[in-house]
Amino acid sequence: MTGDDAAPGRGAARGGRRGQSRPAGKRRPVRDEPRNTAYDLLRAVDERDAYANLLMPTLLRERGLAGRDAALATELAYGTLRGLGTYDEIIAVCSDRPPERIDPPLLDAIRLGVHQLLRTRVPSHAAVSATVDLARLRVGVGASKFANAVLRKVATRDYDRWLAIVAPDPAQDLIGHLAVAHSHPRWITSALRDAVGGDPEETAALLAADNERPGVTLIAWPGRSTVGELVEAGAVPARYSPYAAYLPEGDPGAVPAVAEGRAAVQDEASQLVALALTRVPLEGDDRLWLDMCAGPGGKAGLLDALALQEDRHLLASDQRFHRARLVWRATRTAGVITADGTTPAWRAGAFDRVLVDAPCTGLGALRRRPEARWRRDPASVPELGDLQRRLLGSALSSARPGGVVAYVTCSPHLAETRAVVEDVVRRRGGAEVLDARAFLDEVDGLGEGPYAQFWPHRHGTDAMFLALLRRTP
Ligand SMILES: C[S@@+](CC[C@H](N)C(=O)[O-])C[C@H]1O[C@@H](n2cnc3c(N)ncnc32)[C@H](O)[C@@H]1O
Repeated sequence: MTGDDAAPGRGAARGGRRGQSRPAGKRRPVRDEPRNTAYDLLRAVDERDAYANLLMPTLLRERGLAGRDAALATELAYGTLRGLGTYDEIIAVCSDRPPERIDPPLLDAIRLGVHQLLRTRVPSHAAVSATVDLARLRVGVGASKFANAVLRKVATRDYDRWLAIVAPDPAQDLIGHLAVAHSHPRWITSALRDAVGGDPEETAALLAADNERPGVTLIAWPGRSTVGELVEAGAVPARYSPYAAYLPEGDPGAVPAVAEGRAAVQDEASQLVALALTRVPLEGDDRLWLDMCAGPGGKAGLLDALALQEDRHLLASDQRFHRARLVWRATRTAGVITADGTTPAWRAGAFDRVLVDAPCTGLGALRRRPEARWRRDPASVPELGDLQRRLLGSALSSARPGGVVAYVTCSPHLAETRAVVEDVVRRRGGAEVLDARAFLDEVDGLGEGPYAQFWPHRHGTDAMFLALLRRTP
């Protein structure tokens, strides 16, 4: 981040009366709009379960924040949300009460201060004074004194020194160490460690990648725009997908092809899993494709464009009406319906290719949703697992014998990936698992197969999982 020591300094000068300096400690608190906005986002996430990435653009627009101020507000809010697991451990050491006994509005102000102190280039005095002012204006005088006392203690060490104090010894408690050092809940750390195959260094690399801001990847929908056109608008061709380009800076909405609805923002792994489904050779007919959990329409957009080029037809379905409406907007020629995939509204065996992009924990996209890791409940894994099994079973029934099904999750959790596929194949039968990696030749490091697992730390994509199954008679 750029480091914004100017705003508090400027504000502090404005706060004093001309020609008079106030006695130390009697300074009038300064309202700093980027920090105030970051704070409002944290409160909305806590109080109203707001989604940070959806609310932030609205807050910035309402407050007229742009450029450096908008970047600062976003970085402070997202960085604080990602890091708060580690920050709370540090606050616990620096406070006379545990974080869970600190009033939540005050705790959020302190977390924002800790983030500035330990993870940005904001000078310590500016980080402390801006947070104390924020606490005073938004919470109260007593709260600001408490924040001041805690932050002065936090400021005595840098981030690495604090980690050496608060993170458990890895030799005694590896998961606890990684969880605190990379600010992830323990259960997610453990699940991700299992999913990468147990290697501590690779687990650490994955957790660190979750804390990075993801770049913007665009898709040029085939037949409607080209990667060359995106490159002309400032993007660079992507590593893997023939339809992708990375946008290093700027608003994707300002790219003409995106503004005209001929291209869109889409993670590269999302493009590749849909593409892999279309690459599996079929004997006999290849006319009808189904996207069974299509909303909001990212993968359906690509399948629809490919289907049109190859004279196929796509039916895209989602259980929720408003999600199906988004699919309708993302596609041109696909039929779009609202239907529960577990009780199909179509004839069994009707489709040559079926995509089931199942509802999941989203543990593969933690980089995109800064607060998501704290919201997910481990109890959701078995609940989702049941639905995932029913959807995959139904997808297999929807494919004709010899047809192919892609089972996709945006989670690498083994209980949502391998376990689901292996259970369904064992119990239901009538399916052969293909080596998905064979249809993604351009990508290395997808795992030992037969599945394909993308990773943020290896591929720079979301941790998307793909299984390809052929329906047997
Ligand atoms: C992971 S999202 C799909 C993302 C989408 N394929 C894309 O690329 O944009 C899962 C979707 O499944 C839908 N869903 C949940 N339960 C369903 C069910 N029983 N039948 C059909 N769709 C369902 C959700 O509404 C959600 O839109």
